[in-house]
Amino acid sequence: MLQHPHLKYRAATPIGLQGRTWPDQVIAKPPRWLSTDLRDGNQALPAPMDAARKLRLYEQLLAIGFKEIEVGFPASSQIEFDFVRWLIEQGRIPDDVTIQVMTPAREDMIARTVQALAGARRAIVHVYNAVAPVWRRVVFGLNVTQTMALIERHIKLLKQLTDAMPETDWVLQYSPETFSSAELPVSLKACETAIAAWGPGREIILNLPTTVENATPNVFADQIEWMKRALAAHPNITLSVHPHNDRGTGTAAAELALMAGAERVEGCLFGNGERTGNLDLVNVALNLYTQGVHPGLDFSNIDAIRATVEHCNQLPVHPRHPYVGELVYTSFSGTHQDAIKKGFVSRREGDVWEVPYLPIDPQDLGRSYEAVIRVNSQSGKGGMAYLLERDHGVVMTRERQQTFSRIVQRVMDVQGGELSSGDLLALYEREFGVAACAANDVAQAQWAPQAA
Ligand SMILES: CC(=O)SCCNC(=O)CCNC(=O)[C@H](O)C(C)(C)COP(=O)(O)OP(=O)(O)OC[C@H]1O[C@@H](n2cnc3c(N)ncnc32)[C@H](O)[C@@H]1OP(=O)(O)O
Ligand SMILES: CC(C)C(=O)C(=O)O
Repeated sequence: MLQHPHLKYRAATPIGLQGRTWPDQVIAKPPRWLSTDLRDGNQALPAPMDAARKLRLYEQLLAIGFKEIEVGFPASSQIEFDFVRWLIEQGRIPDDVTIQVMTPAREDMIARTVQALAGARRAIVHVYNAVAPVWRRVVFGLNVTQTMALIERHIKLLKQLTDAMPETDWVLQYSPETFSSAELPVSLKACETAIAAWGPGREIILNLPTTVENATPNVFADQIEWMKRALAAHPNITLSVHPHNDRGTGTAAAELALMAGAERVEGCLFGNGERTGNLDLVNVALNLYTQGVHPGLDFSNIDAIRATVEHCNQLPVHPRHPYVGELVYTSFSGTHQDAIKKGFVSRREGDVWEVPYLPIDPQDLGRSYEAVIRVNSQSGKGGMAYLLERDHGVVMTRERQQTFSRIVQRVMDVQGGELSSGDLLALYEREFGVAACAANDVAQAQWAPQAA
């Protein structure tokens, strides 16, 4: 690493928004959700989904309750084109669900995209082009005026093509790509150009991405509030955000953006997507839920959803991933276990959820309490007592708990790893029931764990 990174990397410029209101806002209702698992998620996979995997994930998204789903990039490949055709021709789009597809601002691709959507009841066509300085200079070789001309020409073409197909209710989504690293007046001009070319008064979603996250989330919130104010005079606009997670702050960026006035968020289940991923929609939805706001999405069986996503993406979900990871409701450490045990004991039917160290009731997501406490060398008496009582009906005095805890500690110090609840019972019986041996001898004993 460099001793002087400022010679190579530039800090993001703060917005300095005057009178910002977002810090005092509370998110009291869910946004409109757009799943881009089948597009942005898919384009980032080592092995993009075949039709069968796409269909399985699409059905899972419907079952969760998504009403807007970006189903692909039909001009990119035959699989993508055919998938969209198949959904439409086979009547697989419920009446309350709208599909969205993406196209770059290229004439041939816009035409092919519209062709893919023929016969849809309602469709969102998502047009994007980059507007940030580096992309203008390095990727497109266009100045700002030429960039605006590119937007105008392609959206007018889209309007012309879709006007000829009035049986579909067409919505334009325009994304000034790399919004987060573009000058705000340029992004605004790009959005206003898109609005004018599409036709004022027609439904349009302006989707503002942190294509590559490059600043702390408060900067993004300022950018969103700035745009919200600047676009206030335009009717029929939905302000949407599309965070990525390069700095690990995609969720924070989305939440602050909602506080700043965004009405819709795009992302993927469990944060799949380009590089470090798209915004994790499950994370934002369940964060809302733990604040007492129903997200309008159903994750009652989160493990089954994870299995589907892992199958379709052919990528694992990390054991520590928020809300869904295998270990996120498990505590090994003694003082945490003690507090959780006391939390469960003190709970009464109908109480507000207040179990220490558990921000959500695992049962609400279809998880059991089975794995909440697991024992290793970091555990204490409270956790062991909890497992023996819950699984085997063994109730210990406080003194017995202290003695047994020391025994377990010694075994774990010698053996390492973890003791299952069955192992714990066998050890307990050996010590106190079957053939008790002195606590001090245990470290030397050849303790053989039973199979879990
Ligand atoms: C931020 C995002 O996620 S945007 C979505 C990106 N998704 C994908 O790229 C997945 C699907 N993509 C594809 O299948 C292909 O890239 C295609 C079919 C779109 C294009 O393929 P190709 O014609 O071979 O071009 P290629 O992939 O090399 O892309 C680069 C070209 O696209 C241009 N381009 C990039 N973005 C855009 C855009 N939004 N609008 C118009 N042109 C664009 C580049 O300037 C470059 O043009 P040049 O060749 O004249 O220099
Ligand atoms: C919204 C589109 C252009 C996108 O995928 C991105 O910017 O990350």
